[in-house]
Amino acid sequence: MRKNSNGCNGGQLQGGFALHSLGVKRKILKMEEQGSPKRSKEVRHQKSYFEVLGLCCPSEVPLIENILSSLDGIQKVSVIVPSKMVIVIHDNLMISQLQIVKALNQARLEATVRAYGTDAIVKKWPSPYILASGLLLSASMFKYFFHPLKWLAIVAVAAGLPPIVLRSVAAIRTCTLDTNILLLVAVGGAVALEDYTEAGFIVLLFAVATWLESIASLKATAGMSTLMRMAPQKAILAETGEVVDAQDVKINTILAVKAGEVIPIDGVVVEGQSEVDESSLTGESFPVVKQPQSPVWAGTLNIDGYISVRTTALAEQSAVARMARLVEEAQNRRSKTQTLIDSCAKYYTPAVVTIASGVAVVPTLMRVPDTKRWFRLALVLLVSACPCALVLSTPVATFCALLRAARAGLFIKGGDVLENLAGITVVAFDKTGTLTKGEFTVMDFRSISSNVSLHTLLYWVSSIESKSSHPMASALVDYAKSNSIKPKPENVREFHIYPAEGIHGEIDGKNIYIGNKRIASRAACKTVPNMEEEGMEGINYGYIFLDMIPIGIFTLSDTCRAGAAQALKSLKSLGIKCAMLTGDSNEAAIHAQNQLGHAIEIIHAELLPEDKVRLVGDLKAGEGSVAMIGDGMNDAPSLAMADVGISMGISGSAVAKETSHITLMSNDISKVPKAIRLARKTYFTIIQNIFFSVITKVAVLAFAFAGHPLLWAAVLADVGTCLVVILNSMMLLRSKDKNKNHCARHEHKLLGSHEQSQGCKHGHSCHEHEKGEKEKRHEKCMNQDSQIESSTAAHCCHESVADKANAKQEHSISITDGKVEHGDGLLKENTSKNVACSHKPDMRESCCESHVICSSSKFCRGTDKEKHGECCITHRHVCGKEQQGCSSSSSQGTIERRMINGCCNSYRKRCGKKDSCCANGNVLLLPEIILE
Ligand SMILES: Nc1ncnc2c1ncn2[C@@H]1O[C@H](COP(=O)(O)OP(=O)(O)OP(=O)(O)O)[C@@H](O)[C@H]1O
Ligand SMILES: [Zn+2]
Repeated sequence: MRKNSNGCNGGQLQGGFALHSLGVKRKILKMEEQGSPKRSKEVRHQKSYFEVLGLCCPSEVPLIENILSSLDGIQKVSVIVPSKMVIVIHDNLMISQLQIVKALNQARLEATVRAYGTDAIVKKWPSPYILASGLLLSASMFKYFFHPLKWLAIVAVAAGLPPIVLRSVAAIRTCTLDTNILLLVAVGGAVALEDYTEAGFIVLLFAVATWLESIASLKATAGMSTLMRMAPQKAILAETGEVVDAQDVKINTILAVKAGEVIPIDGVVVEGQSEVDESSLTGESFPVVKQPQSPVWAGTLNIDGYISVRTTALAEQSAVARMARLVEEAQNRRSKTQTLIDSCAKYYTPAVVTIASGVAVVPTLMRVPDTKRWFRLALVLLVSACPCALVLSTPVATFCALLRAARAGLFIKGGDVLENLAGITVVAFDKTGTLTKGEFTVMDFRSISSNVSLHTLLYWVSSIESKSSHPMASALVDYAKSNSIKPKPENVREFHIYPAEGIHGEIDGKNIYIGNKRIASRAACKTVPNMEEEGMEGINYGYIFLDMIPIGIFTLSDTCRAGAAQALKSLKSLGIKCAMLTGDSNEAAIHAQNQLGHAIEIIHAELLPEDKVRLVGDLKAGEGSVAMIGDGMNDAPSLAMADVGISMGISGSAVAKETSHITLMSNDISKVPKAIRLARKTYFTIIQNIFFSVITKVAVLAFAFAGHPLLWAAVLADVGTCLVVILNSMMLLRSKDKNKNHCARHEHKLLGSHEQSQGCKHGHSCHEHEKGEKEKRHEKCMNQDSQIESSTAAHCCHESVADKANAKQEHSISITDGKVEHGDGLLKENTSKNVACSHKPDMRESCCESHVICSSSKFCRGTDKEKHGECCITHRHVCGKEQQGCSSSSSQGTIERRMINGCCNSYRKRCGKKDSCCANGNVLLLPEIILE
C-alpha cells in the first residue's frame, strides 16, 4: 500500500487500511533530533486526530495518504476507516492542525480536528446537497403526468454531485482511482444514455448511504473516544501545585492526585491513602485500596483521599495510552483473512475496470446492433469495481470486537490474535497466580537445626526472599514481619534465582538455599527432609539449606481463584480442553485439581520453564491450536510459543505482558472463555460480512450479464452493502453480557436486582441467594447494614438521590447512570456512587452509601497502626472495638488484603457476621480478598 507521493500507482484502486509509513521523512526528522539537541527541544511532534467524515470507503485511504504525504512536516499517517479517523504525527512548527484540516477539506473530505478525547460530531441531518437532490428527484417522478418534469432529474444530479466531483478531482490529482471517480463515470454514462432518473437515483443513493454510514461508524467509535478520554491531559506537580501538560511529565516526578480526579500517568503511590476505581482498565468496578507502594494506573479514578504519585512511565507509555494505541493500530496487524481479501481486492479492481472498458469499447468497434446495452453493462461493471464492503468486512468487525474487549478489560493486540483465538482447541494454564491466587500463607515454618534459631532462620530467609518476586517470597517475608523480624535485603550478596527450583543468597557469610526439593541438588545435598516424618501439613513444601545442610522446612498454602472452576467449565462448554502446566509439585497440582472439581484434562507438574515451552509445542502438534495463560516471568517463553499467549493482570510481570498476545487487565480468568466467545463471534460476523458483500456483487453482475444491467442496484450493492457490513459488525459492541447476572468475583448468579459491581459488594451473599435457606441471613445482614449506615452517616445515598435538597447538598452531585443502594438492601440505578462521593470530599460523610469508603480513607490515612486503630468507624460502633480496629501487619500486601474498606476478618467474627455482610455492603469483597 505504499506509493510514491508524486507518482501514480497506475490507476490501481487500493483498498485496505494500510498505514502510509513515510519511512524516509521519519528518518530525517529523527536525525535532526539527535544531531542538534537545541532543535530537538523545539521540534514538537504532535499526534493529532482528525475526524474525516468524507472517508467512507477503503478506496479513499490512498487518497488521504497522498494528500498528507505531499505536505511538509508530516511524519506518520494512520487512516482508520471504521472510525473515520486519521491520526497524524506531525511537526507542529512546520504544519499546524488547521493546515492539515485545510488540505483535507480541499478534497472535500469534511475533516475536523478531533481534540483528544472528545466525542465525534455526529451529523444528524443529511447535507443540503442530499436534501436538494432528494426533493428534486421526487418531483421529477411526476414526469409521467407532466413530461418536462423529467429535466428535474438532471437538476437533482447536479445538486447532489458537487461533493462527489470535488473528491474525484482530488483523487485524480493524486492519481488515485477511488469510488468517487467510478461513481462519476457511472453518472456520466447514465446521463449519456439519457437515463436521467437513474443518474439522479445513483447520486442520491450514494449520498444517503454515505451519510448513514458515517453515522453508524461514529456510533461504533464512541467507545474509542472513551478509551482516549480516560487519562487526563494535565497533571499537577505535588511540590509546586503547578498544572502541567501530562506529556511533559518525566519519569520519577511526584504528582498530586486529589479525590475525584483521574490519575494522569502510571506510577506508585508515595504518600496518602485512597481508594481507586480501576474499572476503566479492568472492566470491574469495585474500589481498590491504594497506599504507599501501591501501583496506580493512568485513567483510573481516585475516589476519595489525597495521594501523591511518583510516575513510573511517560504519559504516552501509560497502560491506558497503550490500550488506546492498540485499538488504533490494530489495523496494522492484519489477520490472514484480511490479508487475503486485501490482496484479492488489489487484483479485482483493475481486472473489473479492464473488463468494463472492454465491454464498452469492443461491441462499438464491432458495430454490434445493441451498443447501448453493452455500454450500460460496462457501467454496471465499473460501479461494481469497488470492493469496499468486502474490504471493510474484516477490519470493521475487528475494530468493534477490540473495542468491546477493551471495555471489558481485555487487552488484545490485534485482529490476527482474535482470529487465532477463535480457533483455540486447548487452553493451558499455569497454576500459581493463574488458577490459584498466588497469595500464599505460611502454614508452618520450622528450624530443624539445633544450631540455627528460628529467629535467625527467619531473618535469613526473609532477607533473601525480599529480593525475589515469586509469590511465595512475599508470603515468607510477611510471615517474618509478623514475627517481628525485619528483613535486611541490603545484607544479601550473591543473590541467584533458579527458575522452578528456588533461590540462593549469601547473608552474613552464609550460603542459603531456599526452594522446593530440587534446590537440594543446588545445595549439593542428595536428600530432603521428610515432611511427613516432621509432621508437617500443607500443600507446598519448602526447604532451607545452609550450604549442604538442611536447616529449615516450611509449608505454604494457596487457594484457587474464585472464578477458576467456572471458567474451566465455560471453556469445556465451548469444546475446549484445559491443561495445567506448573512448576509446582505434583501434590500441589493435584490439590488444585481437586479444588477445581477435576475440570482439568491434562496436568503436568514440576516443570522447568523450558519444559513448559516443549509441552506447549507438543500440545500444538497433538491437539491443535493452543492458548497459554500465565503470569510470571517464567511463563514468557511458553506464552510466546503458544498460538495465543495470555498474561494475567495489569500488575503482572512486564515480560509476560510484552510477550503475550492478550493481557487480562484484572486477574479474572473467567475473561478467558469470554474472550474466546467474542473471538468466535467476531469470526462469524466476518464470515457473514464477506458472504453478504460477495453475494450482492455477484448477484448484480449475474443480473447484468443476464440482460438486466441495473445501475442503481450496482450502486446499492456498493454503498448499501458497506452500510450493512458496518451495522452487522456493530452488533459485536452490544453487550448482552451474562455478567450482569453474575458476580464478577464469584462467578455465580446474582439475583436480578443485583448489578455486577454492587453484587460483588455482597460477597458471599450472592451465591447464598441461590441457596434459599441462607437468603434470610443475608437479608438480616442487610438490615443491620442499613442501620449501621444510618447510625454512622447522616445521610445515605438513597436520601441524597431521592431528595437532594434535604441532604444538605449545596453542590451538585452527579449521580448519573449507576446504582445506589437503598436502605432496603435493594440496588437501584446508580453506579456513580463513588463519583458522587469524590466530587466533594468534604461532603463525604453525608454523601452516600459508600460513605464507608469515604470515611475509611479519612480516618485510615497512613500506614501506622495508630491510625488504623481509628479506621473503621462503622466497626467501632458495631464491634465496640474503638481502638484496636483493623490493625494489620505492616506488610504491603497484607494491609491491602485486610484493609479493604477498613474491615478485617476478625471483626466479622466478632460482629457475628461470619462470612458476609460485614458492616457495610462495601466490605463484602472480603471473602475473596481477606486471608486470615
Ligand atoms: N523465591 C522462592 N522461594 C521459595 N521457593 C521458590 C521460590 N521460587 C521458586 N520456588 C519453588 O520453585 C517452585 C516452582 O516455581 P515456579 O515459579 O517455576 O512455579 P510456580 O510459580 O510455583 O508454579 P506455576 O508454574 O504454576 O506458576 C515453587 O513451587 C517453589 O517451590
Ligand atoms: Zn466503495
